[in-house]
Amino acid sequence: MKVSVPATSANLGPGFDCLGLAISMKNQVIIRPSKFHSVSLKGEGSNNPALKDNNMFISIFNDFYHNLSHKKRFFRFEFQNEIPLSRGLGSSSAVIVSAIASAYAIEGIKLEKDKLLNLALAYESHPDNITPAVMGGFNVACVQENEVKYIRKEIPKSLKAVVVVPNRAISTQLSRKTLPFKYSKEDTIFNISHSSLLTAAFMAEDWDMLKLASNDQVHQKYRMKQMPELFDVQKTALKEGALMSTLSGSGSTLFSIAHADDSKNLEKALKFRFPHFRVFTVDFDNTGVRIEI
Ligand SMILES: Nc1ncnc2c1ncn2[C@@H]1O[C@H](COP(=O)(O)OP(=O)(O)OP(=O)(O)O)[C@@H](O)[C@H]1O
Ligand SMILES: N[C@@H](CCO)C(=O)O
Repeated sequence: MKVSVPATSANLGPGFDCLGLAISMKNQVIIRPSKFHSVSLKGEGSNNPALKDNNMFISIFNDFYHNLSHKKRFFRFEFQNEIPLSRGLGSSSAVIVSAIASAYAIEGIKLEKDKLLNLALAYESHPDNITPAVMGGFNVACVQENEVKYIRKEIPKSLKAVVVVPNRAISTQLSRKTLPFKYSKEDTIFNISHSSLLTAAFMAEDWDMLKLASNDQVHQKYRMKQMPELFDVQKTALKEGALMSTLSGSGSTLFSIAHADDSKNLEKALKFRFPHFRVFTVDFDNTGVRIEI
């Protein structure tokens, strides 16, 4: 059985904890029955031995598997990870979603995507990464009485994501602690209006509106201070043809959207200016979690 989940970029500037989209980089796990428990890990995180012993996937999978099944079985887990850890590309959401989906799939129990999303919410209280991880595409989401309410939109092939991944990790938990406890009325109004405009721009496919609408006053400037070079990355991306450029989730990745025709030039300019960071262009993902029995 094989499960894959795409990377996600959350917030998209002003949409703190509510806007997110999926991009075509994925974590994949193959699970087979085995005589004993074993784990193999390729790609991102494979140089981290702790991930083999104390793997968040295995612990969530076991929670669900033991509830769903009364048989004692062992499995071999083969992970192939493309999503860098703690870089703001939804690595934790991908793990949560794939672990829950896998436990149901291995037991042959059908799990609707909406139910999967709400089960994932118990492990990540903000819905902006888990919703696109499950559904694919662009999503606006909020939580009402422990349930995710969302609206989704496909992202056209004519757009690409250009991603700059720094060599330093930022943990979401720690990064959230750098944010102010209170915001002024002006900053609050600024973010509500820009986030609403950004959502409308995605829905109407008004790509020229993204640059203005993706401005934010509540989190990026505080977080990017931890890695001031990110301000230069953002400025360069916008100068070199990005339609928008925002801190991805809690960072450290800078995420840009460009017209497909402009994306290679943008990638080239960013690679030239920031040779010590990983820079690449990827498609958007409109599918979300995939399960193959
Ligand atoms: N492939 C993986 N296998 C096991 N655990 C993982 C894996 N990827 C991420 N994790 C767990 O998730 C943590 C990273 O979560 P964190 O929320 O800080 O970053 P992120 O999800 O990559 O970023 P963001 O939420 O801003 O998009 C890691 O420290 C690790 O505990
Ligand atoms: N909305 C979340 C995304 C990262 O998980 C944050 O900005 O902290």
